[in-house]
Amino acid sequence: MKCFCRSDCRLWRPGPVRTMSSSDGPTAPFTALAVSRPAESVTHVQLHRPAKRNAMNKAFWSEMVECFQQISDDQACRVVVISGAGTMFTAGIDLMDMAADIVQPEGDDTARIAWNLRKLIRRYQETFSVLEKCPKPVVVAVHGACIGGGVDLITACDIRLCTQDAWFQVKEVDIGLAADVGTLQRLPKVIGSRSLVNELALTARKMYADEAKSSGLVSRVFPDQEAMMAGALEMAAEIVARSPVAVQGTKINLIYSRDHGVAEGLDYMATWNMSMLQTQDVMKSAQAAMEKKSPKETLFSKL
Ligand SMILES: CCC/C=C/C=C/C(=O)SCCNC(=O)CCNC(=O)[C@H](O)C(C)(C)COP(=O)(O)OP(=O)(O)OC[C@H]1O[C@@H](n2cnc3c(N)ncnc32)[C@H](O)[C@@H]1OP(=O)(O)O
Repeated sequence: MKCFCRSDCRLWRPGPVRTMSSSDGPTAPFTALAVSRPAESVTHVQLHRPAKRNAMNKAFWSEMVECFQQISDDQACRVVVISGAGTMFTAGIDLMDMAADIVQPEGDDTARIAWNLRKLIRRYQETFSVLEKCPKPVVVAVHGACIGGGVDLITACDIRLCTQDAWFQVKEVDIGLAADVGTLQRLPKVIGSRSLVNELALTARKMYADEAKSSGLVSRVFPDQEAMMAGALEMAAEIVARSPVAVQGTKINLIYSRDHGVAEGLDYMATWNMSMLQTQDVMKSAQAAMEKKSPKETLFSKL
């Protein structure tokens, strides 16, 4: 199977799910995810149930949280790439594995059932909120279908790429649900047109790659998966080359500004940088720029 980046890399290739040593990133024995380190400081998290079209089963919902909590604390990781194994990105929630939780929630009476259901939904929401809480940028690479929970997932990522054959579907209304794990909150902040968001969420119509690009859901469309993964890793290398203090501060402040007014955002930024401007990375980066060196030639301490 082809490698999507440098010849000396250790990129994941389709095969059995691997667990990694601590220097390679998250270590849990994941069953729904495959985690690898394809290049220095890059963690690749792959949705890995190809025979089930990467449908999001119970294991998936908790493994994502565990995986991204580990990545957040992993100084050897500066950027994450997410992709899907097999013929598509994901078929969304696993309708077989998850049905009991949603359709027959536990509890002795209405209040207790409702209470338990609320806790459950909050827990499922965390599965994608961890992507935003992770200070390392998350690039998601979508090929084929991205259905239901897949849209919840990608809207919590920082950069979205797709292949020409990709399509996106806010499918929840088709299965009698109002999407409840992020799409309705984040998609309107990703796509400029409120009307388009409403149309997609209310009709569950498929949106194909060209419209995803023109509407701003993705920033780049690649001819195929191989080109997309090479592009994702190139982009990851650009991010890795920059100061982690600058990169992580940028992600955190971009998300803060999305959720707050300009004045509050500026205030938060000033408070942020009153510490972070004191980093040695500013002097190192400025010196490299003066010497017309590429950021790739500058070494930054781990963060
Ligand atoms: C509180 C939590 C909130 C979260 C909410 C999230 C909601 C959602 O995600 S709504 C969307 C739910 N998903 C769907 O409705 C998609 C259903 N699947 C399909 O339409 C097709 O399978 C698909 C177009 C994705 C792929 O078609 P293809 O012909 O390529 O494959 P199939 O032969 O249909 O499927 C292959 C095997 O995968 C299993 N599978 C596919 N999707 C799911 C799924 N969502 N859940 C469980 N299993 C799925 C399918 O049963 C086949 O398995 P097997 O028969 O054992 O080979």
